[in-house]
Amino acid sequence: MIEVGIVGGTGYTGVELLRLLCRHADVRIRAVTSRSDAGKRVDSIYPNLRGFVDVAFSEPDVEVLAQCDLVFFATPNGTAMRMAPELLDRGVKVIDLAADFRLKDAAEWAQWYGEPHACPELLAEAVYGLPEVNRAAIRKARLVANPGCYPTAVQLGFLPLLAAGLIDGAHLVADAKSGVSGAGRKAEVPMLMAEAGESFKAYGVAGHRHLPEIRQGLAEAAGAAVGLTFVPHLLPMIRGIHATLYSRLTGSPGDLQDLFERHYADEPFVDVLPAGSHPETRNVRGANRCQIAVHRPQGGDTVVVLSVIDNLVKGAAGQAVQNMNLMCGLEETAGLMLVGLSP
Ligand SMILES: NC(=O)C1=CN([C@@H]2O[C@H](COP(=O)(O)OP(=O)(O)OC[C@H]3O[C@@H](n4cnc5c(N)ncnc54)[C@H](OP(=O)(O)O)[C@@H]3O)[C@@H](O)[C@H]2O)C=CC1
Ligand SMILES: CC(=O)N[C@@H](CCC(=O)OP(=O)(O)O)C(=O)O
Repeated sequence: MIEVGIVGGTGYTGVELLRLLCRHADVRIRAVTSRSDAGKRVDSIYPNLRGFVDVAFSEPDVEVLAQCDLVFFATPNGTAMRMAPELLDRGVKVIDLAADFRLKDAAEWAQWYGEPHACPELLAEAVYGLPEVNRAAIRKARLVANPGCYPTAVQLGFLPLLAAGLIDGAHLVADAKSGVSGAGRKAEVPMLMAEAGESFKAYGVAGHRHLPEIRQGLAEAAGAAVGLTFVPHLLPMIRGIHATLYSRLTGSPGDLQDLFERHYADEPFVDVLPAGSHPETRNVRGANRCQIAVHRPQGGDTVVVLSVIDNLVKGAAGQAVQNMNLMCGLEETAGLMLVGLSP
């Protein structure tokens, strides 16, 4: 049995971790933290977990967390980097769902996250937890940086094309849309139903903090720096990300459908849809799955890739459980063979 702790168990990704882990045959949930709800039973805040999770929220105490085999941080950026070093020293594996360990360059991290990194010495060791790229390294890792939600959808869509050297990496465009749960559970006026409902807008056009993360991953796949325009949008729905990705072919590409199908043939959580498909966010709701379709409109030199995920599952908690399975020598798919909800 793997004993796990969750720091930030009242947030949306924290409760999604609880939903997945409480039915995982190899896991015991030992500690779940919340500073504001410490002392309350988890199922008193989330009644959907009644009969499945029998613990109370506690304060985030390193002494308690150090008794776990693995700790998930489902906390705001800048939290895990203050606790992870001590947990790692005490032999605990760490998966951070936030961005503290995603960027390799501490100066770039400080630029985008607005404070100096608290433990830059760990950035080289941290493994970027996108299993479709880094599976072997994740298996050996003690510190995994779980990717952001937009970066998961965007990278999985562009990777086959960049790895095959078929597109102009200097001019990539990612037009991405997220549901409001992407912003977390904290109260914020722009996320009120009366503000976000029946409306649709872009944000972060000048520069979103996922830009350097996506660029870093795509550059690794391309073997050279990439140029990316990334524009996120807020959709009036709760879960889901839809990324529409545009790139320019540099030569004769052959059969793109076949390329994508072969690239992801052995991936349990990436589903390349039949030619001509238009993936929908609702078909991956609740599932640890990315559905992808590749198009070449009018046979021209622009490739359009459509990529959808549930931001809370393949974009956060599900991917974190996938990483935990790999780090702990379990079957990668354990606890994750979830079918999306319909409708
Ligand atoms: N929502 C999403 O779709 C995705 C989110 N992420 C990332 O995952 C992380 C969590 O996101 P999300 O669940 O949406 O966030 P929420 O705002 O919903 O929840 C944050 C949680 O962290 C706890 N917390 C806040 N500050 C601290 C602190 N200083 N120390 C310890 N615990 C703290 C909160 O509880 P309390 O204050 O009571 O302690 C709460 O349980 C974020 O970094 C987010 O960017 C990544 C991918 C997707
Ligand atoms: C809709 C919405 O607000 N989405 C969030 C993405 C949150 C996220 O998952 O990003 P990190 O894990 O990198 O913090 C945003 O754009 O900030």
